[in-house]
Amino acid sequence: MTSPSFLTLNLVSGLAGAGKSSIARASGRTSISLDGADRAAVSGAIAGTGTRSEVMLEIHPSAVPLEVAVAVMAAGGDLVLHSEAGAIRLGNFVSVLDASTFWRDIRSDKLAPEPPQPCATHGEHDRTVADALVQQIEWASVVVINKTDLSTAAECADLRDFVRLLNPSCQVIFARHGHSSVSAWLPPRVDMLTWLQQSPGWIRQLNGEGLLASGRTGLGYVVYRDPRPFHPGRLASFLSDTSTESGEILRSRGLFRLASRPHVVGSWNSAGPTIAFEPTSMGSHDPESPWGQEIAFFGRNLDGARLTANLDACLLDDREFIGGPMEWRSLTDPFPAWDLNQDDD
Ligand SMILES: Nc1nc2c(ncn2[C@@H]2O[C@H](COP(=O)(O)OP(=O)(O)OP(=O)(O)O)[C@@H](O)[C@H]2O)c(=O)[nH]1
Repeated sequence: MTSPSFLTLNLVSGLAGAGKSSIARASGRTSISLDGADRAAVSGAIAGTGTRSEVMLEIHPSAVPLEVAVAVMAAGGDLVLHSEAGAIRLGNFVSVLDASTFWRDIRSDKLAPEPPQPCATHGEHDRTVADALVQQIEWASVVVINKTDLSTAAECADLRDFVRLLNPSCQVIFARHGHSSVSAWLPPRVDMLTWLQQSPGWIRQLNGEGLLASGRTGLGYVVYRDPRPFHPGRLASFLSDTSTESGEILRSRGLFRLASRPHVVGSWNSAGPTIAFEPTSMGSHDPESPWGQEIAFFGRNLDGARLTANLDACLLDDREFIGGPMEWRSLTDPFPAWDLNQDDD
């Protein structure tokens, strides 16, 4: 009996010029660029891998690593037909960060580069550079902080601490021109997809894991919970206030409810200066669905008491709350309408 052979695909993400190719070269791995995130793009990219047992798939800066991984698994059947490897397996999810530009990029509201070809998983292109960066960190098993020669040791350590805040489970490696001074990547996990889905710091904070944050450079987190819904007008004023009295929020993620849309559980998602609200598919009365707010904030010099007080002021007060959902619906709501029938299209 012959032992099964595998083609291991490491998914590599990073903004343009972060050092993805340098890392492939330094580690002696073949690198293939993946222009889309759909099954056809994945099958096409892998068709030429020949007898190699491991390659690095460079995903587009605007693609979400986890979505690409799902496409890779879906394309797995086709790939077995095209490649000489016996089966496809996911390797590490590697995110490459440019230490010299990271803090500028995470604070940017610029759009990430347009994907070169439209495909289902990209949808309408509205991903910002900051959003791309946080997704790349949160869905990584290995984060390589590259171009350390262009930053001070303190800046590199600060970036490492921020990465650990957003993704406490990943392996963090420092590199120059893709060459790491420390260890090699840890071997990929067998249950990589399941494991990654529990990795992001915001999921772990909301699950109550209470992870310790580094206080050295002021990086930290605040978890906000309250069973009451937000008043839409007061929440909009809070979001438009650019003062940093309660610290600098660099990332926030969670679930929330607007009083004017009482039966929809909303997704709260901010990266750098940009925030996006979307409806979730969670049922209003599901035991898993929060009644009000469950949001994890990550940033620098966060003043938990002040941030909590500011958010409390956005909730319905006692008099408004007693009015009930019929009255709440008539509150002026400045946020864009949600398409609640997306899945029915
Ligand atoms: N100073 C410095 N330059 C680096 C380092 N790593 C890569 N570079 C340079 O940065 C540029 C981009 O590096 P690549 O490895 O091609 O980056 P990439 O992410 O593959 O770039 P794209 O494929 O264009 O997205 C090249 O000119 C590299 O020589 C590093 O650690 N330090």
